Amino acid sequence: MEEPRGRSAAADPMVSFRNVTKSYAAGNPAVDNLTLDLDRGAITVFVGPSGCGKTTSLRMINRMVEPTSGTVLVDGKDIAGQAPAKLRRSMGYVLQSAGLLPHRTVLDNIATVPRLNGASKRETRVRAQELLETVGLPAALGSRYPSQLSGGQQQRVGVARALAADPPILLMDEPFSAVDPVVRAELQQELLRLQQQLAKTIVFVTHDIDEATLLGDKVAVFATGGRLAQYAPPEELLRAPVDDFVAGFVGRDRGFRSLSFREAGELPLHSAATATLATLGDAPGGVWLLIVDDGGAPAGWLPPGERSPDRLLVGGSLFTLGSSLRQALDATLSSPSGRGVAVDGQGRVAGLVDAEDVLKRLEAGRSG
Ligand SMILES: Nc1ncnc2c1ncn2[C@@H]1O[C@H](COP(=O)(O)OP(=O)(O)OP(=O)(O)O)[C@@H](O)[C@H]1O
Repeated sequence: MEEPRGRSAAADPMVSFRNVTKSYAAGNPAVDNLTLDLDRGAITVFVGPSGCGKTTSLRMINRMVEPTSGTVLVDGKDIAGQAPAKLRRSMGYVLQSAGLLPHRTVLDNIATVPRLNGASKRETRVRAQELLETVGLPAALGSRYPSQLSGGQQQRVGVARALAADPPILLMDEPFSAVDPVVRAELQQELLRLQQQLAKTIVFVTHDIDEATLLGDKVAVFATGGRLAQYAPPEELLRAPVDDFVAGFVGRDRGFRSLSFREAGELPLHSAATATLATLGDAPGGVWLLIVDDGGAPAGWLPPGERSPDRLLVGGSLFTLGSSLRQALDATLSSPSGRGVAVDGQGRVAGLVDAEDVLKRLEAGRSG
């Protein structure tokens, strides 16, 4: 049975740091006494300002960096006794610059690790073709060289290559930070979609708190000096930062951001005056009228006193029952009538939501 995201068995972590310290030179450690369990099948994000030890921590998982003291366990086993090359092949690794080999085609790049693991050429090419599709790239790109791809396409190939040997763990070090914001948003959504299918244990490094809260089932906030400041699911981080450093890092607008994580299930639903265009003549005149189609889906609003179909006001986002408080607030703010339209799972009008009620819920959440 599939575990819901973020609820993997905490008692059986995939990666554990036990009192891990790394000092490159005498003096300030890059990572200071890190103890942390990373959930199996979940995305854990390491976030924090530049130089706080995120990359160093990530690289201690595949022994690209050796701890000065402490233990790193993968799947319950101390990695200090494991051969680094073999360990690395059991983990996908995606870097900021996709790090593709320039003189090899896209397909050959993707096939690199499976070939090293001894898979046949034919087998790996078939798998590489499948992976191109998995990461949303057309098959025709397979015969191109990396320089003939856009930055976003190169990152997708980087992800495909990391997935090629089907490793249980993916290490991703600022994988999307070199592409423009639009492509970055696409890549983030793509990663979430992929993760729903693949349920890998992903460790993702970023210095962008928005990316961290979007992608992470849990987020580890590192502070300068390689100290772990807080480790929590995103909603908890936004709602209850443990200290001023974390509060400052997650930002002032965190209350609004945290709405995205709050379910709005208990919001009161107000009744709506509705009509179809065919029954418009029988509708009351002095109220905002919500026009619905024959299937009961919202089509637009008519202001009080306006009953001509030409005056239909369309637009405004919808609030799907059971979704977030943020979606409810967006629906109320974008609705021409001032009340947001709530729809059920089939897209039929279920009632109206009121901004006042959303704000009351928000206040209740703060004091609770
Ligand atoms: N190979 C190295 N030799 C010496 N010092 C290093 C080395 N790698 C990293 N450091 C130092 O260790 C500290 C942590 O670096 P690390 O790259 O882990 O931080 P980071 O949080 O990933 O930073 P960024 O977001 O800038 O990538 C920094 O002070 C850095 O200068």
